[in-house]
Amino acid sequence: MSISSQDSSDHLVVSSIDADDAERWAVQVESLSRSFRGQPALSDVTLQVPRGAVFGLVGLNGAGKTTLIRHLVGALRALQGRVRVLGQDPTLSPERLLRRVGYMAEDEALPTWMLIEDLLCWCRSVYPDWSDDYAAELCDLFELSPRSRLRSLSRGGRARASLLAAIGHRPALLILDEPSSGLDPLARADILEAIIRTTADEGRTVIFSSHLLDEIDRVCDQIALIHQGRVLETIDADSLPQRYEERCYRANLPTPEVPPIEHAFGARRNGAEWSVVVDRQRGAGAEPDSERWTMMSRQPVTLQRWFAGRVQTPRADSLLASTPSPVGASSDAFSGGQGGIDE
Ligand SMILES: Nc1ncnc2c1ncn2[C@@H]1O[C@H](COP(=O)(O)OP(=O)(O)OP(=O)(O)O)[C@@H](O)[C@H]1O
Repeated sequence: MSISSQDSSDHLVVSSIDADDAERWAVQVESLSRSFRGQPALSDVTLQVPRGAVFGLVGLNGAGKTTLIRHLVGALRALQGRVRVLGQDPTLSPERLLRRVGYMAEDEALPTWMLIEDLLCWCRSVYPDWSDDYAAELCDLFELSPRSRLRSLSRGGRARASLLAAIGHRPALLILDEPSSGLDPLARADILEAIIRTTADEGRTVIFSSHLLDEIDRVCDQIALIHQGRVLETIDADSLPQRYEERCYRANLPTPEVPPIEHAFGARRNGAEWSVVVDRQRGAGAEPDSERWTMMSRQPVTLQRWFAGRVQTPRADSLLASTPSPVGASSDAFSGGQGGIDE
């Protein structure tokens, strides 16, 4: 990636970043690190989001997703590393950038004393490309009345208003930080996913952070898994089942050991049976000793299983190995603290 540093006196939108790169990538993050009070929240994060993609960010609570997003919208300055959004450093001339970006924050930041019509008026004044017709359409779709006061709306109603404010100017880049948290399942399926797909179909880019892996699975082209401030992996959603498979083995002899397979992770035990996720590219021929292990099944991995395996601590496998459970007992090695993850 060729992000080069920008002259501090240069406040132009076009930075010294390679013009082709800026055409190709909506977002480029290079070696971004961030700590709060000495505690790392992001460590050496590098990723690129292609223009026109729906890009999912997944990770456990506290993984660093919101901290990354706050760098993208210029709320945090990159102290270590570099960030470019639509070819621009988001902290230089942020008002110009934010006209082209729609952002729905995780925590509702709407001025609740406003009526919906006040909010629309405010958006119109901020976004030169704000479309009253489109906003009226969205109000109908979201069942929002212009005379409703934001304070009087349900949490889901405020989430819809927040989404309305984020998309009414048809931004080149839409960033949604856990937009589903206030929306009921129907609103998620009927409204949110439709908006995400429409945005991408129009060649615009969506970055979407969610704990709802089924939703990520349905809408995202690419997925980055962030864990403890690091990007563990970025993968095309379509290639996940080709790249990884879940294999189940039965232990033929009493053993506390995880099946020894290279390039496998995320071991889970259920009595004498073990399930592991295997990287098919790197561990294609890897099989454990057939005297000791019988393969019971192999199948393409699901997003949920890949995620759970990836965030499982290596310690979990060794803990399992040192505490054999009796036949028939179940022991799930997923000890990553899965708060909020649908599985
Ligand atoms: N302003 C801040 N001051 C201190 N610590 C912070 C601040 N912002 C984030 N952190 C810490 O940074 C880490 C990453 O938090 P972040 O909110 O980015 O995670 P997340 O992946 O968005 O989590 P969640 O899924 O729970 O929203 C956490 O340990 C959090 O406590």
